[in-house]
Amino acid sequence: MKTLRDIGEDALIARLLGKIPASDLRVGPGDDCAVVDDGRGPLRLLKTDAIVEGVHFLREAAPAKVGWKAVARVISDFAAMGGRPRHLLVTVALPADLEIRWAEGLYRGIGRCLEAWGGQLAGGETTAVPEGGPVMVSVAGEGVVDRRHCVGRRGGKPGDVLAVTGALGGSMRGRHLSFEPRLAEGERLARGGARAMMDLSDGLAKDLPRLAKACGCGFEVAREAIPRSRGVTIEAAISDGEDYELLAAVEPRKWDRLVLDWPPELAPLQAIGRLVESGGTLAGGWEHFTS
Ligand SMILES: Nc1ncnc2c1ncn2[C@@H]1O[C@H](COP(=O)(O)OP(=O)(O)OP(=O)(O)O)[C@@H](O)[C@H]1O
Ligand SMILES: Cc1ncc(C[n+]2csc(CCOP(=O)(O)O)c2C)c(N)n1
Ligand SMILES: [Mg+2]
Repeated sequence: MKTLRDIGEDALIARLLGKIPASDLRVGPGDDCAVVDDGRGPLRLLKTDAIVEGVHFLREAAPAKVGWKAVARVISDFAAMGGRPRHLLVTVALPADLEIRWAEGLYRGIGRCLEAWGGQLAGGETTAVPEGGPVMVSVAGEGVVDRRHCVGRRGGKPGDVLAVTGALGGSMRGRHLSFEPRLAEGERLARGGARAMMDLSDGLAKDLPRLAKACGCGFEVAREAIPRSRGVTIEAAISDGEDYELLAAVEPRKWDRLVLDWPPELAPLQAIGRLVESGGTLAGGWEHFTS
């Protein structure tokens, strides 16, 4: 009998969505956030994201860092649309033998992340997993984005400059628990010429082909131009995942001005290649069920 391991995460999601009537949302499944248009005012963004012990973190990790990560992942997806967070709902599924202090630490981290990046806790849900089972933290959020500057994954065109913020690779040395969502960078990119954007969670090797495919394009990458974390190989920078940096396709005539005006206090912006008509492969990256 075929299992999830045989098809992987993307094919599973496509099969599941095939069972559901298509939405008439401005942006439905397939982007970093869904986009709801109420007809006036800012657009509303919706996102949900879960982390699971043993998959995204270990119990030995500082619980406050786990809480930070759970919320920062959702905020990173708002950043990837050019938006910002507003309301969050947190669901925790915990085993009965978990130390109370661990759960409290988790919420300390959630609080710190909300304080740092904005957004309010609107509620949540607490449930159990069987004793010995993994901790799971799921965060659902609502955000907003200016309707003229909402950037999905689909708008890039051949010739667009592909650019990433920050440095890639080596996230397991600790950054996957303490990263800063690129909110200011996302807004700047959205206002400065990005036509397609996403956050990098599964590694450039998995995520860049997703962005290019959504745009109906191929891609070219200058591997040596990819900004790397200290001591990390090009292969690791492409493949490790959990960078939570932004990948954007920028309209070529807006690129020079964007770079010239890029505030020095933001994470650096680096061109790594271009969208092209077709083609392009990058090996590696993370895929649930097969990684
Ligand atoms: N079980 C599901 N049911 C409906 N839609 C789903 C499901 N899982 C994922 N999706 C949708 O598929 C798209 C890809 O999901 P995924 O979780 O990989 O988001 P992402 O933004 O690419 O990754 P990340 O959340 O790590 O940044 C999203 O638009 C998401 O809403
Ligand atoms: C214990 C442990 N093992 C492995 C990893 C690495 N890791 C887990 S999920 C993921 C991709 C993003 O996930 P998603 O697709 O759910 O956004 C990566 C790179 C980790 N952080 N902790
Ligand atoms: Mg994303």
